[in-house]
Amino acid sequence: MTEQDVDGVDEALALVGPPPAGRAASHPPGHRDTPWERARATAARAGRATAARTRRVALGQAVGQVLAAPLTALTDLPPFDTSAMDGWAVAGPGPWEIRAGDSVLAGHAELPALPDGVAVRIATGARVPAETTAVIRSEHARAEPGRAGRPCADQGGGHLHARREVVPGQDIRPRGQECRTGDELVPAGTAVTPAVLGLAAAAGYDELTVVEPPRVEVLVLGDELLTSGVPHDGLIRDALGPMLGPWLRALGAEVTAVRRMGDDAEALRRAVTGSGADLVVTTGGTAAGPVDHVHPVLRAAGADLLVDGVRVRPGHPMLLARLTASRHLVGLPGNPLAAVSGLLTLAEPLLRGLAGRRAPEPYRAPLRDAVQGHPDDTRLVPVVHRAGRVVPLHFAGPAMLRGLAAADGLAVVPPGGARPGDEVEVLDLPWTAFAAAPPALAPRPSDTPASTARPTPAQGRCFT
Ligand SMILES: Nc1nc2c(c(=O)[nH]1)N[C@H]1C(S)=C(S)[C@@H](COP(=O)(O)OP(=O)(O)OC[C@H]3O[C@@H](n4cnc5c(N)ncnc54)[C@H](O)[C@@H]3O)O[C@H]1N2
Ligand code: MOO
Repeated sequence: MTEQDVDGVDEALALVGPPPAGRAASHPPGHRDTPWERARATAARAGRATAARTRRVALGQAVGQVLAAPLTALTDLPPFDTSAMDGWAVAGPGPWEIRAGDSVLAGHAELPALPDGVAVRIATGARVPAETTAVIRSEHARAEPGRAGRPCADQGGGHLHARREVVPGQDIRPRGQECRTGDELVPAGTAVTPAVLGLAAAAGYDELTVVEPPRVEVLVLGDELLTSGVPHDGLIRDALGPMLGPWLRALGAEVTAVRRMGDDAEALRRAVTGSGADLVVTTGGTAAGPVDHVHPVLRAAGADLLVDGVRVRPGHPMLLARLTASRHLVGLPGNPLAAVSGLLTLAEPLLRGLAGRRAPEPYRAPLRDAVQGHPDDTRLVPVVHRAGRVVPLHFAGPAMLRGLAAADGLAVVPPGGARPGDEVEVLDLPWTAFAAAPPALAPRPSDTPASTARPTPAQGRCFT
């Protein structure tokens, strides 16, 4: 690192030398140094191609999991014509004769059809009697007592007068307004949020079919790693063990173990081949140093290298291997920010596929400051969102976590770099709230009533 290079940029931009002798020859051509976008697509495809395990769980247990099947309505919603307001159900033109004693409450059995010229008291959420023309809110009606001595008009007959024009259908939520039985409410791959739970309950579900979270085992390699205390005598703290477990969980994985392995090729081979996890994540040992055992172990295990090196900085030695038809291994480089780069480039799309989750809509944001680029490789740079732009952070070298710890996401800087104002893709960190409105919730043109259409109370612009 140069004296000026406190951010680690020189190191992040370092060009790769020729591949170490003997390694390139052992892999088929075309696998090495995959472009960043293609590496992500390969990982996502590998995840999707692996059959997911599913299970049925009670609604209360489903939050945070992923729907294995579309949520289709088991009922019309509302299931019956419903009053949207407390007031009066009326039939035909007014004034209406108030039917003594009758009043319709939510949850009660259906009343007989309302004869023309009659009004009955009705509560919000109550089933509207057949032949009802409209519901009039209490504050928009005047009840005239029928006989002297009766305290309340609605208890003793009398007549109801509307204080304003009554539009047929007003304040009635028609059966099926939100959905019909069998309509798809949300697709498979949707994460079960509290809102999805509420919708599922409303639509008649007691249980949901969800994808079992993929099981992930983390193997932290390196004899130089301490698990406690301050670095000393050439030893450093393991920064990845504490970080990867919760990060992988945030990506929807069930982390079965985080094991510290040292630099022992045979122990690594046994751990990799003996693991029952859907995904083994290793850290360190991906390069070609004397104790970098990941490649030789994968060769010995007969693994198929789907991605072996990615044109991204930091993290270019990252790899993805298929161990068996249903088990994969992601090799993260040892430098901590390089490991995060590998996590987002390979592990995140793979896990998304394994967990049956849909890909988030990619989004771009303008850069506030210029970012120096690598001539050939993509760069992932920690950024924060500020006033609609993203600001690159300092201390973003491959071995540094200081920038990342303050970041909202990683900006994807194309080869050659980016200037202030250039729009770059941003990968949110799992704990960052959406900075941009999720496009899936933005209204589509077909959702918006045409400006020429006259809204009526029962359709179009609906406030009830
Ligand atoms: N001759 C070359 N050497 C290296 C190249 C290269 O292209 N040619 N690439 C460099 C890059 S870039 C990276 S990244 C690393 C990747 O190396 P490994 O994956 O083999 O990782 P290690 O050598 O085991 O460790 C690298 C570095 O990271 C520290 N480390 C490892 N694990 C942890 C941990 N759990 N917590 C904190 N720090 C960790 C380790 O002590 C090393 O300092 O290779 C370069 N070399
Ligand atoms: O710089 Mo390395 O790129 O740490 O992966």
